[in-house]
Amino acid sequence: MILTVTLNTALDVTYTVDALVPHRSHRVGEVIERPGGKGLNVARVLGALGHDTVVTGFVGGATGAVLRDLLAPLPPRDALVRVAGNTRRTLAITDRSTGDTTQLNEPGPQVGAAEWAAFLRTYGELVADADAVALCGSLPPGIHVGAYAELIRTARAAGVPVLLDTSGEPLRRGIAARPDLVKPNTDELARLTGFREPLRAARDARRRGAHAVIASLGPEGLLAETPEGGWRAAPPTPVRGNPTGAGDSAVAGLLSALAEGLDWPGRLARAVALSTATVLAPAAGEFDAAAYAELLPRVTVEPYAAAS
Ligand SMILES: O=P(O)(O)OC[C@@]1(O)O[C@H](CO)[C@@H](O)[C@@H]1O
Repeated sequence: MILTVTLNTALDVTYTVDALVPHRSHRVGEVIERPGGKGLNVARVLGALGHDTVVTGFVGGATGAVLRDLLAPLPPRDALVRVAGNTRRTLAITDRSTGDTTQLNEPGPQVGAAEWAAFLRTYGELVADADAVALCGSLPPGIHVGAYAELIRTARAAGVPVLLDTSGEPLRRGIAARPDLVKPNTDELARLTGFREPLRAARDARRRGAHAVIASLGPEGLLAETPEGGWRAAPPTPVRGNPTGAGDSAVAGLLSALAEGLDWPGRLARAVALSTATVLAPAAGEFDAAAYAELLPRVTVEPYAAAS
């Protein structure tokens, strides 16, 4: 079983408008609502790939009830922990004229000490049965900034591989707890390390404690810096579309391929094909299955000299 953790779950709302113009009123063409937050997107893609997946994190209030209803018919199993506050919404606005997407993320509900303690109990039980754990997304208000570091230590003590996908101070603290894998984008890596050049930044992130670093290069694919070697993986051509959730699909690709025993080039090829096929789908947590099958054999994975 693969466990994904989304401490700040969200009801993801996607609007499509003809053209997004600040200070103007807009008629929304299409409205899509999905159970979201990064770990839920990862789990939905893992479920679509046929992997047994459990989601945990916090859910609450009227928005949380809608999220749970939308999640119920999908493959991931729901082990979300209840909070008194209302689950947040996130809004992705896709502009048809440019193809660009603008993202607005609410902060999320306040989480109290008793709710955090209840979550830690659930997490401890789930980790004991997990083959891998993914810790994903921002922290809701009230959760301490070292929360991911704490969850990484629990997974490591249980001997379960753990992937961290977050940003800012939770990433900095999390990396110091020595996760097996981190998947920052180039901006997050630059904020963490001070280096804009992705290879230099990825090597620095490894020195800070991450066992392996998979840097997302946006439409250009992924850069991997691991103890087994370094690779660049790229789609045959960059695609345009809604990139929301593309990174989550890359995480699902890496974890599913790890669980199936694929080597690094196989993991990276799957991650790039899935994230590219997600850009072609209208909402996060979904991918264009035909595009994925067509892209997978055409992803290029090139090694480069590993750091000494
Ligand atoms: O605020 P966070 O937790 O960093 O990101 C939340 C979020 O924008 O990320 C996903 C796309 O990766 C969306 O489904 C989701 O709502």
